[in-house]
Amino acid sequence: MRTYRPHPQQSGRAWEVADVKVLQPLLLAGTHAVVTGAGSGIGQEICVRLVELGATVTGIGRNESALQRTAELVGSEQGSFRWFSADVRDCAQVRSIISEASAELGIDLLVNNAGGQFYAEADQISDNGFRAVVDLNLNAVFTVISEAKQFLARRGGSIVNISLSGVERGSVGLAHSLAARAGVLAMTKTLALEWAHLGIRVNCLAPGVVISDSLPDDIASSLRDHVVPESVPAGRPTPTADVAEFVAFIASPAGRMITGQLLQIDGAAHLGRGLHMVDEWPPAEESCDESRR
Ligand SMILES: CCC/C=C/C(=O)SCCNC(=O)CCNC(=O)[C@H](O)C(C)(C)COP(=O)([O-])OP(=O)([O-])OC[C@H]1O[C@@H](n2cnc3c(N)ncnc32)[C@H](O)[C@@H]1OP(=O)([O-])[O-]
Ligand SMILES: NC(=O)C1=CN([C@@H]2O[C@H](COP(=O)(O)OP(=O)(O)OC[C@H]3O[C@@H](n4cnc5c(N)ncnc54)[C@H](OP(=O)(O)O)[C@@H]3O)[C@@H](O)[C@H]2O)C=CC1
Repeated sequence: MRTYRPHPQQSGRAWEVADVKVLQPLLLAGTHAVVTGAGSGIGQEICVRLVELGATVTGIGRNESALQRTAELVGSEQGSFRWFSADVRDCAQVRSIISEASAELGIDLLVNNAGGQFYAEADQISDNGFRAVVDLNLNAVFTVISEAKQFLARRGGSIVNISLSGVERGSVGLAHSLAARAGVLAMTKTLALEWAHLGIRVNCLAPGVVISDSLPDDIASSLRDHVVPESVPAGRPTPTADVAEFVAFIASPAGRMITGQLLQIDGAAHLGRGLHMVDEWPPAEESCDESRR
């Protein structure tokens, strides 16, 4: 197994503290963004950065205290943050929140970030387990987008769907999640075509491995110790700040011709062996032998 290490010049303090905040102050002043999964990890960082750039941000998630924490983290000098607690799989509730939050403001940026999955080989995933993950990562994204369309159309807004590196290829332990995200990618390209004349742009942003504070310790260790060195050619995880800055760039006037794209922020992980999330693969008792060929 090849192990990837970061280039020495990129693994020291200079890289760690590099400021990726390259966009102009108040770039997004006067805009309204809706972000799902706003209470932790990537979604929280996106909210903090959008507010810093002057946006009014509406965050949605299930955990009220997590959303309150995001509210405490955002600065108060530029834009503003308010939140609604909801399960994005509850179609009626999420539609009503989006309408209420956007009736006056419209929507300039919608970030479908709420998502996730458990890790299991396909034959360990029950019908209900498959449906639960597809409901969260695909069906809920459709509901949110379809409700938001009328508000995005007012000024020609942008949709960013947070996806997963390798969505076009496959990774062991992620059959349910990658099936859902491949669906989101197809929906992204289709809506980019259908809504281009309304000025609505639709893109997928696919991080590789992101080790945020919200991940359980065992998953964070497995990502840091195995998945990154074995599967990410750049040899390091994707910082949440990089994802947040790219979301803001796509939403900005400089992103006005970017639509229907899958942009992978992953240190070339999508060109590597796959972000395999099952430790032992193939299982010893099923390893390839000549009789199976
Ligand atoms: C490199 C990759 C990097 C990616 C990182 C990230 O995405 S970070 C983001 C990380 N953040 C997140 O992932 C957060 C969001 N994730 C979630 O909320 C959950 O993972 C969810 C999507 C399953 C939804 O949950 P829910 O409340 O709807 O689920 P529920 O409890 O009601 O169960 C439904 C079905 O799933 C079954 N099942 C569950 N676990 C396992 C398992 N390990 N094995 C097998 N099956 C499992 C369970 O048995 C049941 O089926 P059954 O028994 O009825 O046939
Ligand atoms: N971490 C990584 O390595 C990578 C992550 N991603 C994707 O990026 C996105 C953000 O992940 P990350 O920040 O790392 O992980 P988190 O677990 O911190 O973020 C997931 C967010 O989604 C919210 N969420 C989950 N289920 C629901 C639901 N049913 N209704 C409403 N909100 C929900 C959670 O909030 P709450 O529980 O309060 O509802 C949480 O804030 C996810 O789609 C993830 O799959 C993609 C590539 C890599």
